[in-house]
Formats: sequence, structure tokens, C-alpha cells
Amino acid sequence: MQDWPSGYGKRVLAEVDSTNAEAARIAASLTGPEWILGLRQTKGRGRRGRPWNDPAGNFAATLVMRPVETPDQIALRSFVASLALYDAFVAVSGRPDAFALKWPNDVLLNGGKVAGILLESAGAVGGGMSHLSIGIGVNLVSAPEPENVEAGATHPVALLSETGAAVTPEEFLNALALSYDRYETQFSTYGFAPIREAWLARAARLGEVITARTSRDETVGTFETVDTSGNLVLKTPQGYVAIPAADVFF
Ligand SMILES: O=C(O)CCCC[C@@H]1SC[C@@H]2NC(=O)N[C@@H]21
Repeated sequence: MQDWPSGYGKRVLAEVDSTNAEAARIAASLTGPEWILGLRQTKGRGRRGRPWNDPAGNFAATLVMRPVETPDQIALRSFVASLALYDAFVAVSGRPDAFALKWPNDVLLNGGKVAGILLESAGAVGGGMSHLSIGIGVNLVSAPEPENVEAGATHPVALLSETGAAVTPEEFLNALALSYDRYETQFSTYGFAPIREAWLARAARLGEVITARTSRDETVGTFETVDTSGNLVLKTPQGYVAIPAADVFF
């Protein structure tokens, strides 16, 4: 069986500040997409400027690439990466029913957050995008204490304690790189439609009332779908609302 997808580079770093920061440093010299795995991360970053702590044994990696599509298309790789993460979890644990996807791109295990994704990009001189970094953090062996996460946020869990699966970061990277390559091929060949369908089939709380919060406002409504642009669509008493970016609370 293939254990690494062709066309992808790999760097394994014993210690790094943040694999996303490293991705930005090497982006200009890339000759193809590259995975960067940090076995220790000292300054990991999460969504919305939050820190991301990485005890040894957890997974911290970034896929950095130089895509050529429009920024809107490029951002849809958040869904490509979520699906790849879901499949990697199933490959290492054999437990498809235990996992679900939380919009925009968290992975839940038995209802708790086991993984998060941070997309970062930079523009090129003269327009367009110079690189996209897809940073992925997975609680393989330990999860932060609940008091260290934002009030009301999904409680964190670890793969090991929830499933008994003891997986090293290197093993997880191999599973993830293979599943990412499969979904990337699907995305570049057929576009967002099949990715969206597959994502919705694994979505947490579809059809239920949820809350989407931004720094400016809060929308409560029934989670109807994710639209063809990747927006969260909530049905509210005022009508349908499409939300491009927010934190979701159950
Ligand atoms: O807030 C989230 O849910 C996203 C967390 C993303 C963390 C990962 S760990 C690897 C990569 N490097 C970083 O500094 N952050 C991402």
C-alpha cells in the first residue's frame, strides 16, 4: 500500500515556534505542496488569535501550497482539509460513527473537539495569492483542561482516551497526507459540489438550532445547510441567513 502521496514534500522538525509560521518562511522557495510536521510547537496559534498549546505526542502540522485559483475557491480547501482529517481519524481508529465535522472546520469525537484547522494565506505582489497554509492541530494523546477553553466552547477531547488508539504524529501525518491527496484530487477535478455533499453527510447538528457568533453579533437559528460558497446557512424567524465566518456554539 502507498504510504506517502506522490508530489508532496515532507519536513519533520523536532521543534518549531509554529508550523504555520514556518510555512510562511519557506513559502517563497516551494516547488510543490509540502507538509511540515512539528514534533514540538512552542508558539502554536489557533483561530481568531487564540494560542494553541501542543504537548509532546499531539499532532501539529501545516500543509503549505501555492494555489492558483481565486481566493474564494482557495478558501474552500478548509472543507477539503476537514474531510481529509475525518478520513485520517477513521483510518487510524476504525470508528467512523464516533467522528463528526463542526462548521467551519473542527473535528468532533464523541461530541468533543479533537482537532482544529487554521487557514492562513498571504497575497502576492501584483495581486493573487502567494501561498496558503492549512495548519492542523490534533489532540492525539492529551486535550487542554476544559477551564482553559473559552466559556461555552465545545469541550476538548483526546483520541487516545476516547478510543484507545495510540497513534504517533508521524503515523497520523501519513494517514492525513494520503486522505488529503484524495480529496484534493476530487476538488481540483470536480469542484466544490462533491466536497460539500461529503462534508454535509458528516456534519454535526445539521437540522438543529445552533448559535453563530462573531465579534460583532450573534445569530441563532436552525442549521439548514452549507451553501455552494461554504457559508453556514441558518434559518431564523427573520429568514435565511448566510454566514461566511463565525464561531459556532451548540
Ligand atoms: O483554533 C483552532 O481550532 C485551530 C487550531 C490550529 C492549530 C494548528 S497546530 C499546527 C498549525 N500551526 C499553528 O500554529 N497552528 C496550527
